[in-house]
Amino acid sequence: MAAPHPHPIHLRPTAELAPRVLLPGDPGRALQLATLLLDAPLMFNHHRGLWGYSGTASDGEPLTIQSTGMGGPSAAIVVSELAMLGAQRIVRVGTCGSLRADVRLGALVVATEALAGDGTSRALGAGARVAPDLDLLAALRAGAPDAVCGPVLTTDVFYGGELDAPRDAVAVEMEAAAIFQVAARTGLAAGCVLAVTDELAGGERRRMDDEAVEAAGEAVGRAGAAALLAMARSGRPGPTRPR
Ligand SMILES: O=P(O)(O)O[C@H]1O[C@H](CO)[C@@H](O)[C@H]1O
Ligand SMILES: O=c1cc[nH]c(=O)[nH]1
Repeated sequence: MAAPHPHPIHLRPTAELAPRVLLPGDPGRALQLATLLLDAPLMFNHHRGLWGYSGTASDGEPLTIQSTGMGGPSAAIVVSELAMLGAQRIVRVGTCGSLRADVRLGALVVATEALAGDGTSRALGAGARVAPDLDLLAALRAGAPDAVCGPVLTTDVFYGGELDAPRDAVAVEMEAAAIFQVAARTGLAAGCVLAVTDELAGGERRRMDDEAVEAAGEAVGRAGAAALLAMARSGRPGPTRPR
């Protein structure tokens, strides 16, 4: 029987990892945000097309931006390996579909919890709802006062299938529950802020054009970075979860 692998198998770091990490799903958004938010970005990972970048944020401290790919299985691998490599705080900066008629295209959504409609978080022991780190949640709320705050449904399916959304779900996406659950298991502090790129409440999908998706990606990336920078200023040591 082979011994446990001592190094991450899927992330192959080619630069230093910062203790704080932004996690877009889309590798293209990782590049976009690295260009916007980092001085002197270096490629952190390109293995498996999971582009990641490390550089210096506006507070002079390191920040890594690492894509998770789409869906819980890929996101869980990336977060597990970031934990092995020494990450401490992570914020998913993603896109989502709004489930509420009053939450329109371009709105930001801060996840107060992830509703575990996915297989990955459940396979890793999640119950119906998975909590983020409470200090990161507070920092995300403070940094994005216009954001809608509420539960976000994580699902495995983008096309087809019936969405079995609890009544309080604000939006749907595909990684938050797995990210929160892996973070809870590995001692990371995790948060999640999303931009609404699709309206689903009417039963039909209404999606932004690509230019608007890029602008939404910038907005959500800036909100996530602001929270991580605020946490660094606060000097808070570690993860805080509900008991
Ligand atoms: O834009 P990202 O962060 O990838 O997030 C959302 O977009 C993808 C589906 O289009 C899924 O990954 C979903 O969670
Ligand atoms: O409808 C959507 C939009 C973005 N991401 C999703 O998972 N679903």
